[in-house]
Amino acid sequence: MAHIDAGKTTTTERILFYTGMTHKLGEVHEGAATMDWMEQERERGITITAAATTCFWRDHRINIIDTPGHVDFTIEVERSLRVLDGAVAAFDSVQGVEPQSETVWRQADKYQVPRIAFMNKMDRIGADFYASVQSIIDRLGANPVPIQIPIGREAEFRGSIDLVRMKGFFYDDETLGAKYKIDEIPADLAEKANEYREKMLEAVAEYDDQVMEKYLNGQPLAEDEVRRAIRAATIAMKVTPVLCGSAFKNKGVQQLLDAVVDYLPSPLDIPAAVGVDPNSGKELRRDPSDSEPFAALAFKIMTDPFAGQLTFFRVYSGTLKTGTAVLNVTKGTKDRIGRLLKMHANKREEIEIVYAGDIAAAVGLKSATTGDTLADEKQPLLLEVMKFPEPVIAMAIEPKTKQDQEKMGFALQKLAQEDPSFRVRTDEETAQTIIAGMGELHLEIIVDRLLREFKVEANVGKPEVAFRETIRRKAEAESKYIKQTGGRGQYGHVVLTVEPSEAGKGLEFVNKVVGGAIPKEYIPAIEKGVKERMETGVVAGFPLRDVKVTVIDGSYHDVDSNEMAFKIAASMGFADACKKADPVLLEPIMKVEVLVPQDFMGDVIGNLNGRRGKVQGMKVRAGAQAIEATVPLMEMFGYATDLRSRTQGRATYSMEFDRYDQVPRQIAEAITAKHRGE
Ligand SMILES: Nc1nc2c(ncn2[C@@H]2O[C@H](COP(=O)(O)OP(=O)(O)OP(=O)(O)O)[C@@H](O)[C@H]2O)c(=O)[nH]1
Repeated sequence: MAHIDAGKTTTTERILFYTGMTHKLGEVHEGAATMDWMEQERERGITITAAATTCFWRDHRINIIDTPGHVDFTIEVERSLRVLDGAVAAFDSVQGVEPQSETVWRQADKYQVPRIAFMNKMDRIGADFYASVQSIIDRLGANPVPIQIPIGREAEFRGSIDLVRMKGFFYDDETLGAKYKIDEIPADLAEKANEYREKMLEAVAEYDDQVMEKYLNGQPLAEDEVRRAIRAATIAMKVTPVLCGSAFKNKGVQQLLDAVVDYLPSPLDIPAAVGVDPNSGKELRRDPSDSEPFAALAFKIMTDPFAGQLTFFRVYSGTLKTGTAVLNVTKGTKDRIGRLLKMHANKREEIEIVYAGDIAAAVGLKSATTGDTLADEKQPLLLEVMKFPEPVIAMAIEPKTKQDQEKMGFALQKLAQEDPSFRVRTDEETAQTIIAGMGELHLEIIVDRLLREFKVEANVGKPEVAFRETIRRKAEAESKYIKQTGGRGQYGHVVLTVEPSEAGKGLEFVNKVVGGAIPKEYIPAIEKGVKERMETGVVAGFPLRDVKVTVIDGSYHDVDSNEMAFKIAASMGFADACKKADPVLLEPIMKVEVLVPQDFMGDVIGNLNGRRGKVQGMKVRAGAQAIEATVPLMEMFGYATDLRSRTQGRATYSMEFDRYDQVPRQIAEAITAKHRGE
């Protein structure tokens, strides 16, 4: 995991090469990386989907997921961290910690994933191992502990000193780094190596009693003892061991693999998986053992041209054989496992059975979507659900021809099934199909895949910000839907209040009706009416979010009441109440970081201010100014071109979603008018 371009894919390519899984080095910038298999990835030299693969090192199986760095594909990082037991955080050692490294670091914290840091690109001009380690302390608040220090830097970078063995590793350029020499520590680095070994021991000794005792008594420590202490400290997430290298120049990757085996947890080292019994709601635990009942999490759905739909899953406990049935606990459906596949870099292997700790793909699980729990039908358990980010950008899409029209609906559904951060809906007023996602690049790739994989030609509108609506005070409304025109009529009567709820809550629905004023069986229909009405808002047709709805009273009619009548009454009452509750328009605000040479700083800040941006701070990084600001997403369209022309192409920027905030009145009025077609 890492910021864009830190070298995740290059490092993964080297890993596959040194572990014998591939026989040729594929370079990202030549569009030849094995892990970047999609056409779009190869053309752009970026990772878009997280590819899962398996390799072996020192008799250990390592499942690798190479994640994208671009924020538009953050869902891939999220789902990978949800199912992996350890992470390698890669950094560009010229830049140190970059904005997206912070984001993925926080994601790893959230899922409690132990990690090691790999200071990559030590060969680049300006590479600074020690400053980059310091940036982990300053910007991530973590506890990095170098277990290697570099030998040379930039063009002189030759390898590293292993502080556990106290030996130098010198990589051979002729064999693409496949061979390396282990030798004495160069004299000029002896003092530094001693200093850093001492720091390392001091940081990890306390995590192993024996090591602690020996360390305090000044007794010599065996290599294995030191490794044991580093492993314990890493798995407890108290320290992050730091290594260095240059994936591109073929240095340091084998030692990184050693560190993965030595210090990152095996499935047996992680705590039992926690879930709930879907029937009783009681908490259940499953140890990572083959003898426990089967429990797994589906984390990725992929449409494969050969096998059809693949469901990637991580097994937490038990085993699963082909031909047996499995319960999709989330959906409440049963599926038979047709085939099981183990994914390798460029081939797939049919397997008969999967064990606790495995990651594999199943063919033929029709109903599964990302985040579903798969379990033994007799002893089901529901694992914690994953949270998916809400899209911030939307655009209209229409098929070019009648033929395309039929295929488009199907294709968009397929793509949405693969990618939970991508949504499709139909605009009620214009009957247009609207696609929504995490950013311009995200939607651009979707449209491109539509054309290439599904052969659907489509015209797309201009990308627009996905606005939202919310309310700012409490209000009450009473609503009756009554029709009595002979025969069976309609009768629904609801009194409800709406009030703001915590951001991110979506809808909080409470039923406080007493004395059977509304029979219980109609309450779900009321909730449904509210939910559906939320999607079209009350200001300008955008989805309403973060409201608490309390049903307080109502009445019913013995003959005429039905679910439909209550649903309609609730929908109208909810809209009325919201209109009285000071409804406002919300817009996504982005956190933006611009890296710019000093000379252009004034102009860049002025331009950000003109875009309703607020500068939050400035830092010096890698010899340039890093300007941190928050800017409304709607003001960021066209920023890349603008920035390039203002700075002669010498500035770069990255941005990610920060929060939703109220749109200033005047702008809100303009947006509302436009969306009402005025
Ligand atoms: N000089 C130098 N360049 C490197 C090194 N590692 C990777 N690169 C280059 O940096 C660029 C980005 O590398 P990738 O491996 O695609 O980076 P990534 O982190 O996978 O990128 P995304 O998936 O797009 O986030 C490529 O042009 C690589 O050749 C390195 O150690 N030294």
